[in-house]
Amino acid sequence: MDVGERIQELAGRIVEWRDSYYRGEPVVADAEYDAVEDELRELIAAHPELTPVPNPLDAVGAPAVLHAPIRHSRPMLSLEKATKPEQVEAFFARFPGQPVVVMPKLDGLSLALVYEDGRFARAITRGDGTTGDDVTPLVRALADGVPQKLDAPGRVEVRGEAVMLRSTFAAYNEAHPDKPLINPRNAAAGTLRAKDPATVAERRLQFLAFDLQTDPDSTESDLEQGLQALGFTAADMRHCDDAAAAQEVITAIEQQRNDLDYDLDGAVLRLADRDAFAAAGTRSSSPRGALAFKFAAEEKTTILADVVWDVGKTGKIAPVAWLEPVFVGGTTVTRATLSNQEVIRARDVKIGDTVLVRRAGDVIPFVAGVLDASRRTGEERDIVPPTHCPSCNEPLTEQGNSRELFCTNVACPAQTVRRLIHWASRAAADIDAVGGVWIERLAEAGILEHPSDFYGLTKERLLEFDRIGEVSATRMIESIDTSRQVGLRRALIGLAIPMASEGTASRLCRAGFGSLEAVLESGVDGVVAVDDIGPKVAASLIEHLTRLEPELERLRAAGVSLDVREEDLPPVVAAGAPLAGKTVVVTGSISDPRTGEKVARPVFQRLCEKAGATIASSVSASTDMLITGADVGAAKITKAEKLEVAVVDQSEIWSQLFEAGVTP
Ligand SMILES: NC(=O)c1ccc[n+]([C@@H]2O[C@H](COP(=O)([O-])OP(=O)(O)OC[C@H]3O[C@@H](n4cnc5c(N)ncnc54)[C@H](O)[C@@H]3O)[C@@H](O)[C@H]2O)c1
Ligand SMILES: [Zn+2]
Repeated sequence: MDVGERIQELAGRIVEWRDSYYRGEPVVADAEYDAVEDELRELIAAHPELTPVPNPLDAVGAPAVLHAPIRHSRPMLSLEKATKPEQVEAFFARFPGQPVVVMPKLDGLSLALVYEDGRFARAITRGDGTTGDDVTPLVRALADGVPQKLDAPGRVEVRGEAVMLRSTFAAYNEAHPDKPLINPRNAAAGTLRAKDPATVAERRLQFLAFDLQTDPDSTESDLEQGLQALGFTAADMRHCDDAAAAQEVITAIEQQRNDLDYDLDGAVLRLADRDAFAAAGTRSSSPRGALAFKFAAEEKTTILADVVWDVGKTGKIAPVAWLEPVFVGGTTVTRATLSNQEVIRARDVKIGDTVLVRRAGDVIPFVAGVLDASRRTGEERDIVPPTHCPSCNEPLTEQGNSRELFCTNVACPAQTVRRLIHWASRAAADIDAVGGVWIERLAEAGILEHPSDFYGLTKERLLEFDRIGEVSATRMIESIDTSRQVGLRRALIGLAIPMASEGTASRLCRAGFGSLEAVLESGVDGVVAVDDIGPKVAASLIEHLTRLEPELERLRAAGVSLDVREEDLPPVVAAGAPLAGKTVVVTGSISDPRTGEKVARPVFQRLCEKAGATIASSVSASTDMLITGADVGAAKITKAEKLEVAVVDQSEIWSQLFEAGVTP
C-alpha cells in the first residue's frame, strides 16, 4: 500500500470510529483510536501534498445526529496534545511572562451553559464544534454544579465538563448488574442522550467549569477567580510561572489520579488570563492558548483467551479472564476479573472476544465489556459456569441476584490453601518468608491444614523437601516464629471471616476487647454494641468464631498471641496534648529529626493521636492542619491553601511531640 492509500484508509477509519464513538457505541478503546490519529498526523506532516480533503484532523467531534440543534456563539474545539516535557517548554516559550494554570483533563463530555441576565437559559453539547444539541431539561434535572441563577448581567457562557463521578458509576453498576455501564465517560454521554430525564434519574452528573465568557466584559480577568465568583465549581486549577513548575503539577495530578472521584485522561495547560487566552486565537480545531498533556491509558482492548474459575478463601468461585497480554494502567495485564455469572451475561462476553480491559490504580483489572460484537467470527465460545467445584468436585450453590457460585465444602483443598496464604499475608500474620508456592506444597503434603499448623513446623521437617537449603529453611522458621505476635486485630483479619473487614477488626480493638476469646464470649449482643458494627457482621463473626474455637485453642497452645496489641488500642493521650481537638492529615515522607531515620506514616499518625489529634486521610473543609514531610505533591498543598487549612512542617510537630514526651 502506498502512502496516499494509507492516508485515505486511516482518514476513513477515523471518521467511522468517531461516528460510532459519538453515538455512544465505541468500537475501539481511546488508546487505539489515538494511535490511528497519531499515525495520520505524522504521515500528513511528512507528505503535506497528500492531505485528505476533508481532513478529519481539522474537524471536531462528529456530525452528530442532533435532536435540537443550536449554533455555538464560538466554536467548541478540541485540544492540541502533548506527551513530552519539551512540548510543555515550547508552550511556555510561546507566551513569555504569561501566567498559566494547570488542571486535570476531565474525562466526560463538554457542555456550554448559557445564562441570560442571571438566569440559566440553556445547556448545549459540543456536537461537531459548530452546532450542538440542546440538552437543557436533562442538565436541569440531572447535573450538580449548574446554578439556576447567577449574579451577573447580560450574557454569560460557562463551558466545562459534565462527568459521572466514579462513586455514582460504581453505585449504578452495583444496582443494575443486568445493564452495567461501560465507563464513566460513556455513561455521562449516554445520560445526556436520553429522551426523558426520568429514565436516567440515578445517573447524576457533576459539572466542573473550565472556561468563561461574559458580555459585557466582567472586571475579573483571572479565569478561576471569575468562575468561583459566579458560584461554579471550577476544575482544580493551579497557577504556574514556568515549565518546570507546570511539569511538577502535571506529575502530581497523574499521581493523584487514583484518589479522585472522577476519571481524567491528562492535564490541561491554559493561559490563566481570560483576555490573553482569547487574544491567542485558534487553529483549525484547537485553541492556541491551551495544551493537553496525555497520561497513560487506563483502558485497552485485547483478546479474551480463556476463562478460569478460581476458588477463593471463603469458597466463592469467581471467573477470572485470561487475556492476551496488554499494557494498560502502567503494567502488563494478563488476568482480569469478570465478577460473576450475571455480569458475564449482562456484558455478553464470550471466549475469543475482543474485550475492553480497565485498570485504574489499585483496583483489580476487570473486563468492562465487549466493544464491537460485529467483529465476531463465529469461533467464539460461551463462558460456561461450572456446576461442581474445580478443586474438590462438590456441587456448587448459587447465591444472590448476581448468582455468585460457592463451594460450601469446608474441607475443600483449594479453599484450605487460600486461607493459609491469607493467614500468612502482610495484613495478617505476615509470614513473609513462606510464599504461596511453599504453602501449596506443604498443604499438598498434608502438613499444613490450619493456620496453627505453621507453628508446628520445624527446620528438619522443611529440609526433607526438595530444593530447599539450610538458609531458607531457617528464615522460614524465624518468620513463622515472629508471627506469633500477630495479636487480636491481625489474627481476626487472618481468619478470613465472611463480612468481617479490616475495619471491623480495628473497631473491636478500640472498643476495648482484649482478646479473640473475649470477642467470642461477648456474643452477638456484645459485638453489635460496638459503633459501626451491624447485626449481620456480628452474627457472622460469632458464628465463625464458634466454629473456629478449637483452632483458637490450638493457636494459643502454639504460643500465638490473640490478645490486643498496644498499637491497636485507643491512644492514651499525653498530658498537655499539644494537638488536642485538631483534625490532621499527614502527607509526604516523615523522618525522626534526631536520627534522620524514616518513620512509617502509621507510626507517626499514632504519635499525633497520642498528642490528642484525630487523623483524617485527606484534606477537607473540616481539617485543621496538613502536616507535611519531605517530597509533598503540589496538589495537596494547593487544596489545603484553598480550604484555608494550616500547612505545618513536620519539624514543628516533632518539637511539640518531644516536649509532650511523645516519642516513637
Ligand atoms: N474510542 C474511539 O473510537 C474514539 C473516537 C473518537 C474520539 N475518541 C476519544 O475522544 C477524545 C478526543 O476527542 P476530543 O477532540 O473531543 O477531545 P480532546 O482530547 O481534544 O480534548 C478536548 C476536550 O477535553 C475536554 N476537557 C476536559 N477537561 C478539560 C479542561 N480542564 N480544559 C479544557 N478542556 C477539557 C473538553 O470537553 C474538550 O472538548 C480522545 O480521548 C479520543 O481518544 C475515541
Ligand atoms: Zn471445593
